[in-house]
Amino acid sequence: MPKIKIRKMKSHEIRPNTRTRGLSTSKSFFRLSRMAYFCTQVLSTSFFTPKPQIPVLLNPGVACIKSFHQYRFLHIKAMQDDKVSTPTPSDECMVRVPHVLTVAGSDSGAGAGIQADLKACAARGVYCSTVITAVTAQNTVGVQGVNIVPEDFVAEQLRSVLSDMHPDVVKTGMLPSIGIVKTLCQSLKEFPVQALVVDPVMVSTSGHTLAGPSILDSFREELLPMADIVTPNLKEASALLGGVPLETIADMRYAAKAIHDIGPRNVLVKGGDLPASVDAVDVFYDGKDFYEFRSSRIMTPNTHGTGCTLASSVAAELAKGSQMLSAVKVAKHYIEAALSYSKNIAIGGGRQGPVDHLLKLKSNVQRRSFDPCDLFLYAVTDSRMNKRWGRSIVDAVKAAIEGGATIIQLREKEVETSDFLEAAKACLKICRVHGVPLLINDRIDVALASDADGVHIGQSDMPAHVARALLGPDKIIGVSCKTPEHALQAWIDGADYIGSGGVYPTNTKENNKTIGLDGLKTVCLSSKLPVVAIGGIGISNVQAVMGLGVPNLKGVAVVSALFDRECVLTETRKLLEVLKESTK
Ligand SMILES: Cc1ncc(COP(=O)(O)OP(=O)(O)O)c(N)n1
Ligand SMILES: Cc1ncsc1CCOP(=O)(O)O
Ligand SMILES: [Mg+2]
Repeated sequence: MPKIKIRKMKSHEIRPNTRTRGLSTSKSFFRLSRMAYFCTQVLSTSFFTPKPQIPVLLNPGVACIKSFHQYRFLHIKAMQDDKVSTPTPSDECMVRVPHVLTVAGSDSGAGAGIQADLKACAARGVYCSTVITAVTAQNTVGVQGVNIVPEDFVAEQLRSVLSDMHPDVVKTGMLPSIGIVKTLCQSLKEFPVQALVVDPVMVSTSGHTLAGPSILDSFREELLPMADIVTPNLKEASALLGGVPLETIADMRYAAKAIHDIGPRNVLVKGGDLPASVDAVDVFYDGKDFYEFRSSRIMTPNTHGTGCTLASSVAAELAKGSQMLSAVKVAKHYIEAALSYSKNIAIGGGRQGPVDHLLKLKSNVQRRSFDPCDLFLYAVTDSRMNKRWGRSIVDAVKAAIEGGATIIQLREKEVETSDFLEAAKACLKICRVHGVPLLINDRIDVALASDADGVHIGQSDMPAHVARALLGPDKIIGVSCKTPEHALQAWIDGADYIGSGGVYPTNTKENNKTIGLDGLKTVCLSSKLPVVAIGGIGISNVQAVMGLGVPNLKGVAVVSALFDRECVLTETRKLLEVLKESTK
């Protein structure tokens, strides 16, 4: 079988129609690049900054790489060689995958513990290695037995993984003895990692003690001060604080702050067991601000493993390079989706079944997650304008990307659904090749059918929380906001960014109230989400907009200044230059 070798290529090295070494036509290039893209979808690899390299196992003879963060293009070299050579660290076909090490107990029922961590990391597209601290015999009825792994053998497992495989993030679960806690802390000092996620497992959901009160002191004195985040449920938070009752959201805030004082950099107190609450509310505290994560309670008996799964997904997002708050947010979306998919599965005869980590959870996790910098030069198409200038949507999108647009939105108000879908699919191919996200305006159905990267919705479109439920945790959702109240709601609803405007009067959108620079500034200052400005923006005023200098304002969204012009490529390039100048 021929071996296909792919190397990272810098954007200046290639244009879409360029012939590539080893391939005779640009058609072959695209065929192979699509194949390579498919391979990269199969592999769970990171879009983030390449780190030290480890081997990736592939179908025989096929090696792929994906790193759209720094290198936007794939360059494929077909090699007429049917021997499969063992990849070495210097081999250019290697790619570093984000890696979580879980230090936890095995759950024979596989809903929680090591097994949950493995599945959650796999579902989130991250490699997971394991250090087993205890072997439990458990099922949906309860815990029938616990066998603690000797401390020195936990130490040996830790050394094996940490000294060789260099995980990005360590996540802890069941730590059943003081000696194991101490061993872990010692190992982390010897082999530091980027982040430590501590799920202070103490009692199983069936009520069995997994780490006794004697462990609490070593948690407080040694482990928590090293943690980047600790994720107790109400019982665990109460135990960490000497048994204080926690019954309200105000109590959870108090607990989050008090646990933060022990030393972890962030605290997520999970309120799933809060007696008085209809919604599931978790409280996050980063030492400065409190955030409440609220979601409607999913009525299912299949909740065994939610704690482990949430902590592992936070770890997975951190390993991919996310900031803490967005890691928690994405992990919450994931666990909600997993719980909702778990609703009706029947496994075991006990009262509590396992969370369904993977089954039916159809999400495109390999794609790079949303980066607010994507909003820098946001090109929004308009079919009337493109028609007027005699070009197709696809040609318009190609030109905008070539000119430097960092994200594309198809805003096609007058196109038939079937034509819209075809255009979306065609644009998506181009966007994927260039690592540029593609969003669909208004039409969640078209976004779903085309597998676009997300949607942009307005105040009179489908509510963002409904869009989030339909699209799942990985798609990008943008919401139009004219006021701080809109912006707050968008954040609560699970949006990723907001579009704010019209900043200046525009002919593109009828009856659209103009908010001016002052209105934009007010929204930006209040928003917890990144903001893109829209409405009447072009070369003449982009400096005034970006000159507001508010940190949340990440870029400008533009329709007519790019598409109501003869040459989209030239206009995009010109606007990009001015935009860059204005943010220097
Ligand atoms: C980036 C961005 N911001 C705002 C809008 C406007 O969306 P909406 O308010 O839904 O109005 P329509 O675009 O649907 O007319 C947008 N499209 N993009
Ligand atoms: C879609 C939209 N939402 C608020 S203003 C606007 C139109 C922006 O178009 P233009 O960039 O041509 O002013
Ligand atoms: Mg709309």
